[in-house]
Amino acid sequence: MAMSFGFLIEEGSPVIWRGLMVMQALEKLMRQVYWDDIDYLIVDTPPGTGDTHLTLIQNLPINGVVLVTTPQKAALEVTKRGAKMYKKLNIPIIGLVENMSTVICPSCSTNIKVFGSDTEKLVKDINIEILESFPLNESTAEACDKVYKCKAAHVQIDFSINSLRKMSDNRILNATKMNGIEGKTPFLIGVAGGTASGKSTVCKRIMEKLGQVEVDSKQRQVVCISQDSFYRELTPSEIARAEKGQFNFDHPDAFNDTLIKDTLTDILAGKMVQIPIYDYRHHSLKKDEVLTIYPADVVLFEGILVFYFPEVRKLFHMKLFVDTDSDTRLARRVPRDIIERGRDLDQVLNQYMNFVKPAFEEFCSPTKKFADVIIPRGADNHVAIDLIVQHIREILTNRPTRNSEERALAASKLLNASPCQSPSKRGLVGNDGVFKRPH
Ligand SMILES: Nc1ncnc2c1ncn2[C@@H]1O[C@H](COP(=O)(O)OP(=O)(O)O)[C@@H](O)[C@H]1O
Ligand SMILES: O=c1ccn([C@@H]2O[C@H](COP(=O)(O)O)[C@@H](O)[C@H]2O)c(=O)[nH]1
Repeated sequence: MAMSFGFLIEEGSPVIWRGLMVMQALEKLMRQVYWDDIDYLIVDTPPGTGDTHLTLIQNLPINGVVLVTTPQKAALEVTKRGAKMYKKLNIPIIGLVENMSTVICPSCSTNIKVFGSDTEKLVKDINIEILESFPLNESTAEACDKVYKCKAAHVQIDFSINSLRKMSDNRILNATKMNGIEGKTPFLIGVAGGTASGKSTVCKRIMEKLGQVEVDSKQRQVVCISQDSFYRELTPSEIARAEKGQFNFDHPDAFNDTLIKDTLTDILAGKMVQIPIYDYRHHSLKKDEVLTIYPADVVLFEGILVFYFPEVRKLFHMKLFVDTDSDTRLARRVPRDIIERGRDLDQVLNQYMNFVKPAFEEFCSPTKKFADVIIPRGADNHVAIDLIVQHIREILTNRPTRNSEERALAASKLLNASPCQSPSKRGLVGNDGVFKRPH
């Protein structure tokens, strides 16, 4: 498949765009083209180190970059600058393709180096290899000029397939690394807060803004898991008490914290996991039903006591606390429990006064101090959510360079920063749709 903005404009008409429009066009090409189930996505970029390259790096999981240059000094200079930029941003360079390396004399077949041999010096300097060298060839030039839409494409495809074959021997294309990041170790975000504070809604908004809701569960870059899946099995007498609203579901003992720790540890190891599904109406885990969580880049784990257990708490790379006032939470919980969880009003209020409120004060509220970022008003706090989404996008491109403390610091800096960002940053926030993970 091939797609270009050139296909969408009238033949011969110029494209007169400012940088921001180029970036919008790129967004459309990345997210609004039906790419089907492709093995490789090759993006042909302009030379240099401009907004186009940065937009791509910030928005796509990139296995690696192929540099293409002619051997002229000016072209090599631009290529060198590009190579340095990719290295700085941790994008692996697969290698370099040299075009017009030589000219073959049609009468005596002598191979003439018209532009010198500085390409070899460049690849040595930046420590990469030359993947292919193509002579300036009459038939290629002719194909490009005359029948570029079919024959040149044919030449290009031959070249690409040969190079891809070579590259597939190359460990960069086979690696799980994206933008130089180990793709299978997710960034784990804990989301705590009182009952009905809006934890699930905040996670949902984050997923929506990252375009993850519509994505098939196997392909999601960001997934969300609820701590409620880890309520422990109750004994028959505990179930009887629960049915009368007399069981304390807000106490840490109600959870299987060992299973939480083991599951999150497996997730961090890049494994696929299966988690139980909780049935609030029957206060029990659904029999013979589990939810499969496929490896993702970012995992959100939300629940009232996700920061309570020290062994679990230390697994998070970033901790968010949704801080919504108690009256609002109670006003939300009452209809939710009656409509969605099959309770009656008395039961909800008794449970709230006897267990939910005291347990919140004793076990949940004190964990706010562990949070890196506190989100007042939950999902209504669009600024905080946009900043978190922006931070997650940065994580997707910058993971290897940061440890957990630096990330937390970056997150809090981000939330203290002015929401006014550079146009390119502003363009990133709120963009729907994220590319499929190629592994
Ligand atoms: N900002 C909000 N405005 C109005 N209703 C909300 C808001 N956030 C959450 N809710 C509603 O409150 C209830 C509890 O929200 P939820 O996100 O499930 O909280 P939690 O996951 O913290 O228990 C849900 O019915 C949800 O639709
Ligand atoms: O069987 C159950 C299990 C849990 N609860 C209540 O649920 C909340 C936690 O879920 P949130 O979505 O964070 O509100 C907790 O306060 C428990 O009291 C329940 O009532 N019955």
